[in-house]
Amino acid sequence: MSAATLQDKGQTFMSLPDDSRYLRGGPVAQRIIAAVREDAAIATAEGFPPKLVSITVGDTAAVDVYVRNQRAKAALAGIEFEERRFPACTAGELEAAIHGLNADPRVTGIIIQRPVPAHIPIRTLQAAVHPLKDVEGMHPASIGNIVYNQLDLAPCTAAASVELLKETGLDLKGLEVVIVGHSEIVGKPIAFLLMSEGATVTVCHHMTRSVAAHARRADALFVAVGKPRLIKADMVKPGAAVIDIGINSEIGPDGESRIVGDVDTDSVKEVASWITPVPGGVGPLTVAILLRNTMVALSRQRALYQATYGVVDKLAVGA
Ligand SMILES: NC(=O)C1=CN([C@@H]2O[C@H](COP(=O)(O)OP(=O)(O)OC[C@H]3O[C@@H](n4cnc5c(N)ncnc54)[C@H](OP(=O)(O)O)[C@@H]3O)[C@@H](O)[C@H]2O)C=CC1
Ligand SMILES: Nc1nc(=O)c2c([nH]1)NC[C@@H]1CN(c3ccc(C(=O)N[C@@H](CCC(=O)O)C(=O)O)cc3)C=[N+]21
Repeated sequence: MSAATLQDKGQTFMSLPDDSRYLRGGPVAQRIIAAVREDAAIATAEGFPPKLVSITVGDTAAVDVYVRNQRAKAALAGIEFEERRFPACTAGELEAAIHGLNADPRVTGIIIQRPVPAHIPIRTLQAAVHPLKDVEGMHPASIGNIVYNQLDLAPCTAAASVELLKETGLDLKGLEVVIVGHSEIVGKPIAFLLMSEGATVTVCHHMTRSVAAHARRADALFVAVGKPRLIKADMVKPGAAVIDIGINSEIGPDGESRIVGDVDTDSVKEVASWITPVPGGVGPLTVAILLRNTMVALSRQRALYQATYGVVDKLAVGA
């Protein structure tokens, strides 16, 4: 299929019912999880069952949702999942726990849920995870790979967001992209992934003079800030693709707690050609990519195991 242009896709989609504007993560996630499930079954039969360990130190609504979905989707994919909670502990204790998991051959991947409490240096923890078990791509060595265009294991949310943009069929080469939010785990890696695809990227943050002025120029707008309804319709170019990464918990009109993104979806969907819903957009795909990354980590570990133990005849056994 040839890539659509913003204009022709935009006009076609603008005339369709609202629903067609939603870029849903579920179908893409299902495809990925089905493939992971096949790989995991083969690896398990060959004696290498994949296992993902989650470390939770802090406690936020977004982490709770993420961990709940990791557990559910890992079970679907045939990946063992273990959650370790450390409600009150020191950085040293956490590092020791991570070293233990690094050395445990039954553990394929380690994910440290963010945020962690202020007294714990998150970067030290991320650097303590062995790069071969770093399923989030947050170790300095892993995140460096995306600068070098080695993209097979990228930070999950960033990869999920870019994958959803690709679902639009837009040609990423030369596309004007604006990212609001520049965190290490979301905004910055999205910028690197999109630069690899040839997009022209602008990154906004809290010191940006006018987020609205930048956002209005964007063919594709990524938002990862953590503020409900930060992006309103008058900040979006007609026909744009809007990727809403925010996961915020708030009390709805019915008095129940609900999850909303960073974009005022109801008004923005009248202007945009594509918009990711929250829930149902980037979130489900993030979980699927975490599981896919776990299988990438497993195959790297198996390659190392094979290289180390595979060629017995070259060893001077008993000589
Ligand atoms: N769907 C998913 O899979 C995931 C969703 N999330 C969600 O995405 C959101 C962001 O997460 P994360 O990146 O970890 O958050 P951080 O708090 O680490 O980063 C937020 C970013 O937003 C910027 N920012 C703050 N206020 C403004 C503003 N008014 N205008 C422009 N930029 C601003 C900050 O800039 P500065 O640093 O300069 O202050 C910072 O770069 C959260 O809602 C989180 O729950 C996160 C990870 C995964
Ligand atoms: N090291 C680290 N990496 C992260 O990627 C990370 C993190 N820490 N801390 C918390 C945030 C938040 N996050 C979510 C991912 C998926 C859903 C998700 O599956 N959402 C679904 C389900 C919603 C529901 O079940 O209610 C949806 O949006 O449709 C939610 C939240 C990842 N984060």
